[in-house]
Amino acid sequence: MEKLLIVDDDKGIQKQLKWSLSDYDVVLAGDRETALAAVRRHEPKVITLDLGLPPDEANASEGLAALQEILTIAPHTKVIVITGNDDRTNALAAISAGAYDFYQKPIETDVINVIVARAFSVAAIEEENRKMRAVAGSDIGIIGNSESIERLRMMVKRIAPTGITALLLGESGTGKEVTANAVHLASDRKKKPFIAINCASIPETLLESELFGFEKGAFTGAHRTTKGKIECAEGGTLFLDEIGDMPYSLQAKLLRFLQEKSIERLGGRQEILVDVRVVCATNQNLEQMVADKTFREDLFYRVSEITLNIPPLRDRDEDVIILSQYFLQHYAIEYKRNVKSFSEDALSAIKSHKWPGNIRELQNKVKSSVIMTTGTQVTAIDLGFLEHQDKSFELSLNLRVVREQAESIAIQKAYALSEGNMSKAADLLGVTRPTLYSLIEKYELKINA
Ligand SMILES: Nc1ncnc2c1ncn2[C@@H]1O[C@H](COP(=O)(O)OP(=O)(O)OP(=O)(O)O)[C@@H](O)[C@H]1O
Repeated sequence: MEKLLIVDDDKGIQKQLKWSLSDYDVVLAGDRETALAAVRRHEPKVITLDLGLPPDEANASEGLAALQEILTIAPHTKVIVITGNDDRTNALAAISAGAYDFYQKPIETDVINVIVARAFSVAAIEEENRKMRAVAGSDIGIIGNSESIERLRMMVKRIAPTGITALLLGESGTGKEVTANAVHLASDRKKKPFIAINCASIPETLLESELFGFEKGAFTGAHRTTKGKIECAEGGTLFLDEIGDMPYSLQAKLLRFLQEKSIERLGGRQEILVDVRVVCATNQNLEQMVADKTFREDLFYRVSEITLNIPPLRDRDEDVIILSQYFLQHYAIEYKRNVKSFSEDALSAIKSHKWPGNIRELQNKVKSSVIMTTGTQVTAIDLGFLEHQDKSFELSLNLRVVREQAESIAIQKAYALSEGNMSKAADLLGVTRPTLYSLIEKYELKINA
């Protein structure tokens, strides 16, 4: 039941309103102070407020003061001001002070119910919109509302226009590339390319040509002159992921590029001027690598003009729900599924799960659940939180029951993992497609097969 605060000093009216608005969990207050305490304690989304409160029952000064204070501590609350039937002036003063609506006595049950219900639904829509705006995280794509992510977003926005070389530190899957891209999007380079290259995933021998490009005939197989990633990022941003894996032999060349803003293609003699902003990332201890002489000190200082730490997901619980909601919307659009939200049990399972630092586990779970669910809501089972299965599964000693339930879970899991592809799911389960269909029918699984 929704909490509704009724502020009125007249016990008779309190009673009448409470009775009329019996669909709500009503909290009563008779004066400004009690009303404010109730707002803090119960956080009602809707309040009815009589303007004639003690000690100024005959006028509206106390009611208007209460309105102002309520909106200061809870600005999104919908306050419906209740006035005497000839008190339009104060009603309008209350509206211009931020009240949502006004209602003139006498109380009519039908009418007040319509007004209050509409206030709750406007409050819910506005809340949803606020959440969506937070999910959109911003124009720069870093989702999250934890303090550390807010700080990261703020730093990204500050450094983006400066051209300073940032070093992003964080475990795998914590959002280093997302952050590098945010630096790009928040800069005036955003209309030019953002190019990411993972120094660890490209063999040492290829990395140089990949970055700097090559001239025709530079080596066997160099049939035509080819631009490297640096040139391709002209005007934009180059993200060098796993910079700690940059071979020592290439580090001097990279440093020259960073200092001189010019490059030479492999086999080339000509200096090519480039205008590229560089963002680097690593999860290695570069300072230790400098001490061990596996990373050049001059390069280290050049790439780490500013360092941004990206905290692992396990240290920012507040972001888990908002990221889940973001992924749900994202994959619902990508896979054209009419999935709108998480069920209550899904939300509590997400909240209580121990997430690792890497965001990908959360992302994959939400992705497969969006594909998996048959309704508009993702449930805990869709997310693969099997402990939310029917309790009889844990308790049953009947082997047939145990086997059937295990089979039905395995089918749902395979279906999720294969992203709804029945042939793949059948392969994973080691059965034929017709067998899979008959098992789905047998267990009455809600799968869009
Ligand atoms: N703050 C965030 N907002 C939205 N999506 C995020 C965020 N952080 C991470 N992700 C998502 O999580 C996944 C991993 O993020 P990303 O690739 O940026 O991490 P990474 O630290 O660069 O990983 P790796 O070290 O493995 O390269 C991506 O799919 C990304 O979209």
